[in-house]
Amino acid sequence: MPEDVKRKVEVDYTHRGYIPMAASTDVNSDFAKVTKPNQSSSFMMMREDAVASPDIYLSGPNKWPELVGFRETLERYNNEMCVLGARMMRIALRSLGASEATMEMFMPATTWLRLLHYPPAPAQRPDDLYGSAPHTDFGALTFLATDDVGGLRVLAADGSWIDVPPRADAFVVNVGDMLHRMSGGVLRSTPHRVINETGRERYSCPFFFDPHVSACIEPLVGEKTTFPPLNFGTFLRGELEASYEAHKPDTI
Ligand SMILES: O=C(O)CCC(=O)C(=O)O
Ligand SMILES: [Fe+2]
Repeated sequence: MPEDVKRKVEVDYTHRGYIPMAASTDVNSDFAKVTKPNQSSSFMMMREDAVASPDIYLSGPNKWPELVGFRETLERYNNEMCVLGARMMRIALRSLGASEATMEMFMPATTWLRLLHYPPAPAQRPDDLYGSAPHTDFGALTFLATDDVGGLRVLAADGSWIDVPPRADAFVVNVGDMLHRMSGGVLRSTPHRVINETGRERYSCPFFFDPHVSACIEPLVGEKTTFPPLNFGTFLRGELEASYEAHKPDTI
């Protein structure tokens, strides 16, 4: 699809639509000094709300490109992933000894379905030029489907980056920062990054299942002092404003 057609549905403060190449820089990364923007372009679908309500951060309708069957296909995949996300979240919460009522934090959930394209990295790649710079996911659970190109690595406890070989029959499941906090640090939010050094185009499709923006995030059981209560919406706003031009207060 030509760039100018994609730009008709370019991402705005509701974070839905086309995210052009190099539109985000992970300046908040705790794992690397990141100055260069992520070398990817993508399409973002979030929860479908009738309107963008000023009282609910990141609410709004999705933005659809003029492409026959695109919306229907994504909506079908998204519906299935919302069901899977809720099931896995319930299991995670149960494993932490949290009450059933904790699930209310995810009603409705903040969901993000992203279709990502990473072009091949240049042959002379600067050390700090990433497809996706070292980061942790900021929500609760991520379900990542990728093609067979590879390039995803996770940070091991000893500081080395371990390759995550692609598998056609499985999702890579990541714990995000909010589930890390809710679990009191028992479930770790794993740092990861993408460098596409294969010379091939790489495609991936993460689905993020996160709390509602109004949720207060704190350890669900045990000692709470290490992770003071945090409002998910406020946290998200800080992250997105820091990383995306479309979220800077003077752009909105
Ligand atoms: O493309 C990938 O394999 C990872 C993407 C990712 O980490 C993210 O979107 O948060
Ligand atoms: Fe990620």
